[in-house]
Amino acid sequence: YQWPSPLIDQVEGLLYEGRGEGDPNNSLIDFAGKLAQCQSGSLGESGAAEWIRFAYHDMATHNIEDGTGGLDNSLLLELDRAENVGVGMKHALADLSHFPNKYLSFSDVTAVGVAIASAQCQGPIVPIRAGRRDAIVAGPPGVPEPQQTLAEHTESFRLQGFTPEEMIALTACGHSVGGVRSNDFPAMVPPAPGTTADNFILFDTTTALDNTVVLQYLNSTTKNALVVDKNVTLISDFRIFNSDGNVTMNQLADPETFDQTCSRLFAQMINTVPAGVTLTDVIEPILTKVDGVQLSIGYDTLLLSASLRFLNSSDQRTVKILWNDKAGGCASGSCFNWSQNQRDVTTTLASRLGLSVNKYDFVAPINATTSISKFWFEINENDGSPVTVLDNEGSGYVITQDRVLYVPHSSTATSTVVAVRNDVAPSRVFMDVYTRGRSAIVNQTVDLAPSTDIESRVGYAFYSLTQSFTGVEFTFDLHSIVNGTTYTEDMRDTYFATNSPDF
Ligand code: HEM
Repeated sequence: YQWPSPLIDQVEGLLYEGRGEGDPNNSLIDFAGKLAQCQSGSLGESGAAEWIRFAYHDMATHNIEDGTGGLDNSLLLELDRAENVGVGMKHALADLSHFPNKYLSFSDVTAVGVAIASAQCQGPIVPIRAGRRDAIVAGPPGVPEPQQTLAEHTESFRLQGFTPEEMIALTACGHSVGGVRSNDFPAMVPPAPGTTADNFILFDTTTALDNTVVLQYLNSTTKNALVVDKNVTLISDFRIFNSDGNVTMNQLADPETFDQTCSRLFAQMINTVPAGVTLTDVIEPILTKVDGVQLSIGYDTLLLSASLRFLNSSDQRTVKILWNDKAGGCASGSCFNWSQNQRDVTTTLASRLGLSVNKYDFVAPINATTSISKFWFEINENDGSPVTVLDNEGSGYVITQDRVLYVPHSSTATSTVVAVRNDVAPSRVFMDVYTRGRSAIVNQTVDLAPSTDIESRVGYAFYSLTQSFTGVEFTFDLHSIVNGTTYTEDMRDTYFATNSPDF
């Protein structure tokens, strides 16, 4: 692992790092924070259940015989099918769609969502791999529906890659959270008494992703509509759960077996991908990770923002950032700075792994003339142990160019400001934008024009754009063409935009 590794960095970040950090304005982009309460709605709706069902319906059309389908985001193109009915699908889509970007596919976000959902609901830890690719056309139908026969379900799960016992267990794991809605299945769940409002029958009496659904099925106290509904055509859980004479359900009555089985089968579910897609190794928490790197412009210097993240916290640790100028030394005589603050960004998943994830933030002034070529860190635990150098195995974190820079503190969600070195005028300054809509990812290229209201300073002229893209935030690659050479800032994120000119 080297800094930076965009795909791994991002998936790892969604798993182990919160992004809300207590700021309500960030709640839309705080992935784990969206499921802060496992069960949240007034009817007992569970965002976690919605995310898990969403993932299952996406993968359930996999066909092991020809290698098509799997967790590939084709669900986005199949939501109008009866087999994918449900307001929960729309909720999950709205939740998840803020997170894909140039490196992170929608289907990777969906996969991580299963791990977060399980962790937030006291369920098992689900290992995550990355590298899924999003389908651009719908696949054939085939998600199991309640009115189908046991034979049809067994064949459907076989095509998905599951044995008859795994069909029982995975269905029990999925149906340990959430329930059945009257709006979606009016034949099974009547509207709330005296109204036409949505009604909800939960699969079991606990919010947790635990084996209560199994125990209540075995001791006949279950209210699971897919077990006890009067219309026996629709009681598919009943047919599935007892299809092996309750052998599997009895095994799942042991909480540890339930957890281990659900962890394994959830992982198999999200790692079922179309033939030809290769997933990464399991993404483990990264010991020390650099994040939020942004070279930008201050009043009379460049400013380097970055944070260094640890998996354990310490009251006495001090962290220093050091850099080389463009010539490879330190001509200005001062090329280091201390961290400004430390913040706790631990997710539930991370804390369940015993981690205390925290970030040290830096905003270091950099001489604009001598600039910067790379940076690294020194860590002093102040406990008598030697100072450690974190330098990416010698190469440091390389800053590849300073010709075109995003200026987040002058930018907002609706306007982007960038700075361009003004020793040579660029022939073009433009962005390749990647916006996240609810149903589609939009790529477009837009040009920026010289700013009429920000004066040049420290050797940079300013360019700006008032944008009309939708979405809470978007990402973009920023380019300038100077004397025929293109300089690029890779994947900037409007998450950085603070609109705080008095930084
Ligand atoms: C034969 C197999 C299955 C059938 C017929 C089936 C059917 C259903 C039905 C009818 C609902 C109610 C949905 C609604 O009211 O919107 C539901 C909910 C749910 N299903 Fe399944 N299911 C099956 C297997 C699975 C599997 C394998 C998983 C995941 C591992 C899963 C996960 C869920 C979850 C989490 C919910 C709750 C959703 C919510 O509360 O919003 N299901 N299922």
